[in-house]
Amino acid sequence: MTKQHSFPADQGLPADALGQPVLLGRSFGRVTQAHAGSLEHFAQAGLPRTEEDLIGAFPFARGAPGHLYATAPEAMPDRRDAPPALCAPPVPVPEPALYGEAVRSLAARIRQGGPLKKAVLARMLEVRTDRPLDPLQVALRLCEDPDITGYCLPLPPRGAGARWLVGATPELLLDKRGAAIRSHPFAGSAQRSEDPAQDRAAAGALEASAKDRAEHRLVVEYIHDILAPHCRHLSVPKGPALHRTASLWHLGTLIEGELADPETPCLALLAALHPTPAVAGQPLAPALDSIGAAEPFEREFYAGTLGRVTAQNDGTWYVTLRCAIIEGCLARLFAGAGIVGASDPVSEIAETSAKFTAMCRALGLDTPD
Ligand SMILES: C=C(O[C@@H]1C=C(C(=O)O)C=C[C@H]1O)C(=O)O
Repeated sequence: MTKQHSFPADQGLPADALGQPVLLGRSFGRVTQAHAGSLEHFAQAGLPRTEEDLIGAFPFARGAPGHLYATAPEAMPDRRDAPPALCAPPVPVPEPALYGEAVRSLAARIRQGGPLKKAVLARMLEVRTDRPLDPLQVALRLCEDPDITGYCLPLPPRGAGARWLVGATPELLLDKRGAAIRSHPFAGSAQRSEDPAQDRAAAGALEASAKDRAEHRLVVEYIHDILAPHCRHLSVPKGPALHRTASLWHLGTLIEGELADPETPCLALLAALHPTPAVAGQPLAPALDSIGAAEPFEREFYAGTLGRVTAQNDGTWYVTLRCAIIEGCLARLFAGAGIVGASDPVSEIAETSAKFTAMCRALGLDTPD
């Protein structure tokens, strides 16, 4: 399936990005300048000249254009509105049964042997409301979970109206401060429960799951192998640890290192890392082919990377997860799951439903599906 890029690489963002709100973690501001280009472009050509930090987002597709924004800081708005009502039941794309079929055939193909070890298959949920959604309000509701980084950024429009990337990511792709670097990949997930005993049992089962640990290990090895040639030291703990968000348990591994050259640009490391097998697969080329063949939509900024880069090309970048692209009365939610030979379609449908939970709650929906 060929995917169209959302706007040409040489096209600046429309003037209407200027003045728009940008939220990343605890910092809030308004766009004063907007720059468009791919991650590779900014990694090779360098950053736009600026004294300020730039906040940006790049799509899942390597080479597709994303953007960097300079912002003027402002106090975070403290207004909280109730979300608008739904005007129709959410529409899953594809239907969960079809997604399950794609999981079943991919897992069977991986079991047959061959180069592909893992591919992350995503699905989408279209939510329509009776009045326009306020993306910032959705992001502020997501930020109530202390274990995520919330975000809200303007996107280039596709039609008449403004578009927004809104979400709550738990996953650090790269933090660089001088020579010190960190990456904290997550892979392996379980839904949390309100019942404390069931919640502990879900965490314990995830921690003990050979399938999830193997899936996780592929991501850690990939990141290690990409970062190691740049590093004087790189430390990887022996096994993953449990991490929680309000709705999910994850396996995570904190990878820490010291760069041989502290001047290595953060965006160059990021361009080398993205996309990791946490969102694409292993090896990358056949994983991307499987994703392109199985997913009946364009990921755009979902499973891309977003974050902040300083004028010295240090920065903190996350994996663009648990997100929605909001346009007027429509929110398109994205969630994926890593598929390996041992994956079970019913569990992967449940895992992707669980990954919709945070955004569904922020949109005022009770249940993900
Ligand atoms: C692909 C997503 O999440 C990624 C996949 C995970 C998994 O397979 O367990 C866990 C965290 C993320 O790295 C998503 O949330 O959409």
